[in-house]
Amino acid sequence: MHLGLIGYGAIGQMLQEVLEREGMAPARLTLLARAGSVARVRDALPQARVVDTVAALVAEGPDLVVECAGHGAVRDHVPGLLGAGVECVIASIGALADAGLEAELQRAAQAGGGRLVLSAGAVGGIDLLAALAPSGIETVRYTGRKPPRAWAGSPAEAVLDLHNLTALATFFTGTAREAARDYPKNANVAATVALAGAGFDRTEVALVADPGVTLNTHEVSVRAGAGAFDIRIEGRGAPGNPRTSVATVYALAREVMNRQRARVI
Ligand SMILES: NC(=O)C1=CN([C@@H]2O[C@H](COP(=O)(O)OP(=O)(O)OC[C@H]3O[C@@H](n4cnc5c(N)ncnc54)[C@H](O)[C@@H]3O)[C@@H](O)[C@H]2O)C=CC1
Ligand SMILES: O=C([O-])CC(=O)C(=O)O
Repeated sequence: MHLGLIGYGAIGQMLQEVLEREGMAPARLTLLARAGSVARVRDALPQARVVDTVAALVAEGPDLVVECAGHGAVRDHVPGLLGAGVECVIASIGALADAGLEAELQRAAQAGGGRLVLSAGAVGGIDLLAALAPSGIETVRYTGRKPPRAWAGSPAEAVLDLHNLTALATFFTGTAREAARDYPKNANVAATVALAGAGFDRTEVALVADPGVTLNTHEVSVRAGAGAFDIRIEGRGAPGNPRTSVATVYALAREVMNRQRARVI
């Protein structure tokens, strides 16, 4: 397999390690880095080809591209890849809260034949929620709860003293669209839950900073025509980025490994 990778931060680095450990490292790896990061990534990954434009990545001819870089990378690179017929697995699902970008991705995929795969990322139950959606969704509620330091750099800082928080604080309630737009590094899961089920504007979201937890916790509560479920996931934060659950790395690794297997689950 020839894998293209956009982003070589906490997720990208661990993804590479997991694939190697599992004996499923791609035969070829091409990394799309920001112009200022090319030298750093070349040093860290001498076996990979490193490029800094989407055109150069397309020219390398990857079988699959995995994005783990952020909303801006989805906006800047993924339409071009889909338009060139390249299958893309993305982690930064919240980028689709921008209805214009969601439509652009759809158009590019249809025109070019590339398929856009939304990774389940840090959350679980996406398979069942997406399966139940055609039976009619009554309600979907998502609560994202993280230790205070995982909300650093987000708008939570404006309303909470994250360093001195002594009790849990629900600092955001609203729609998945608002959550994904305002918390681009923390609420991609809210977007994934929304797109699997009731949509961005009917998925209710609460975001919580909780000094009593050490793990990133995701709770999803679904009421649908064919059934209902409540699920709670506790994910360890990545060493290089506490707001990112390590489970996200494994969800992306699963996508890559499934494309190299005769039987997938
Ligand atoms: N779906 C999910 O459950 C989750 C999704 N995410 C998404 O994954 C993203 C990455 O997460 P981490 O690896 O923890 O972040 P990180 O900040 O550790 O790494 C991001 C890397 O991407 C690079 N990058 C940023 N913009 C780029 C661009 N336009 N082109 C190429 N490279 C670019 C940065 O230089 C950095 O090396 C998050 O910003 C978030 O959008 C993160 C956690 C969970
Ligand atoms: O990794 C997590 O726990 C979830 C996350 O950051 C996101 O949804 O963007």
